[in-house]
Amino acid sequence: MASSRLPILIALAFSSLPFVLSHSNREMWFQEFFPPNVCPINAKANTFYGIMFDAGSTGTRIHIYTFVQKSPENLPEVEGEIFESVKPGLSAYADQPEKGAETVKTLLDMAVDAVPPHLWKKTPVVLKATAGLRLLSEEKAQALLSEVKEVFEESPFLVPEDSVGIMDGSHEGILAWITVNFLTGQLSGQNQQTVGILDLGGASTQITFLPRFEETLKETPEDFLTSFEMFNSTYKLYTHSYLGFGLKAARLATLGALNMEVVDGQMFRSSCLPKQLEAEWHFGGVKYQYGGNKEGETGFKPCYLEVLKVVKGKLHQPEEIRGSSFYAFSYYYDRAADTNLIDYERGGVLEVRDFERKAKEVCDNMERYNSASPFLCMDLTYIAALLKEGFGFRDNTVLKLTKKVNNIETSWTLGATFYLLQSLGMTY
Ligand SMILES: O=c1[nH]cnc2c1ncn2[C@@H]1O[C@H](COP(=O)(O)OP(=O)(O)O)[C@@H](O)[C@H]1O
Ligand SMILES: [Ca+2]
Repeated sequence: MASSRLPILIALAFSSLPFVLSHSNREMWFQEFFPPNVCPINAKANTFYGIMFDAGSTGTRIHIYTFVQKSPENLPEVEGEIFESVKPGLSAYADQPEKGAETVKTLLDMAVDAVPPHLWKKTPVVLKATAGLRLLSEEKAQALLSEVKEVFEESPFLVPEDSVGIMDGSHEGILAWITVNFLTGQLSGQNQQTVGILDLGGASTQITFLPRFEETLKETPEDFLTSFEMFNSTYKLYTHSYLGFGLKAARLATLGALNMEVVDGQMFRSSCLPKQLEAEWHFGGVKYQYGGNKEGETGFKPCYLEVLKVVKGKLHQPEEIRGSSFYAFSYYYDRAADTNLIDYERGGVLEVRDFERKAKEVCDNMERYNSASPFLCMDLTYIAALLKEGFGFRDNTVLKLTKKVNNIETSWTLGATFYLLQSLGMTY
């Protein structure tokens, strides 16, 4: 279990609901007069919990947050987080919704153990699905969600209205931006230097930042901008979620298999895969057969050209980001860690060109990497192309790769939990 104490007093408002957050390290004046075990601050009466499920395209995760309300005037602190995940994601159970909901039940049982029984009724539980369910038919997605809702209703927790649903792509980016900038202390004080974020999921990818130049606001399509208020200031965020541009969806797009009616026995080939490879892959409940270019070319150059077709001219390129640095997580982190570009536990700082250098190394020596995933060359090449040709980053744009800040996962789920608690009137 991860634990950290993060004083919060943040104010933000979006989606028409006002919401406030901020940081402060002030101790309560009376702490000095009481021994720790009788200090009113330590009374457990002011502890409460929030349960947020992230139903991602490749896995389902539970985040159980512990908050402490030190005084009625202050907003709660994040005291800790319990995190667990299962694979595959809900969308893999498109034809067996009950079985999908069972995976949620297994995770929810952890919360039954983690939350003290007298607080069960006051602890909200919510599940937000992302791109995996967005790609399913409405009927299949709804069947899964209604089975999950039943699991929630049979649990001892507080089940708010709209507790189970598909999250809007723009919220995914905004909520992750809130999490990262809150955890790094950028949402308080005078010299706020907020950081932009890049999230690369299985089926979609998000980019979110606070534009500094008037020019950026003018050049950006209106649906890429969302306003919210914080500390009496209004922030206008640039955010967009590209459906079908997550790492796994991009594999299918590169193979020419995305959104195809797959015929049994059909083989999808790519120069990004080991020459002799022939295998099967299940994604979103569909079976794909794929393999290397047995007779044709293999390696970085032809692979980059294949991947380029997937990204070139498909994404909006805000000029301003070329010179900024970004926090990057999810598959950016995983593939960088898999190839020793960063330390798996501590993360690290990279430049965009490092992904391209590593892609060349892996693609031009596939036999040396054959114990790793057969998609390693394709994945790294896609990441390099997405950053350079998709978003338009420079070779020397700096990326901070991180999994956790102050022991809390850098996921949209913390931002979403703040939002939930505020809407339930559990925070100020
Ligand atoms: O809370 C988290 N902690 C660590 N990694 C996470 C968390 N949530 C998502 N990920 C990462 O997200 C990636 C998978 O994306 P996901 O399954 O969420 O697809 P989607 O966002 O397209 O629906 C993986 O790299 C996985 O490690
Ligand atoms: Ca995700």
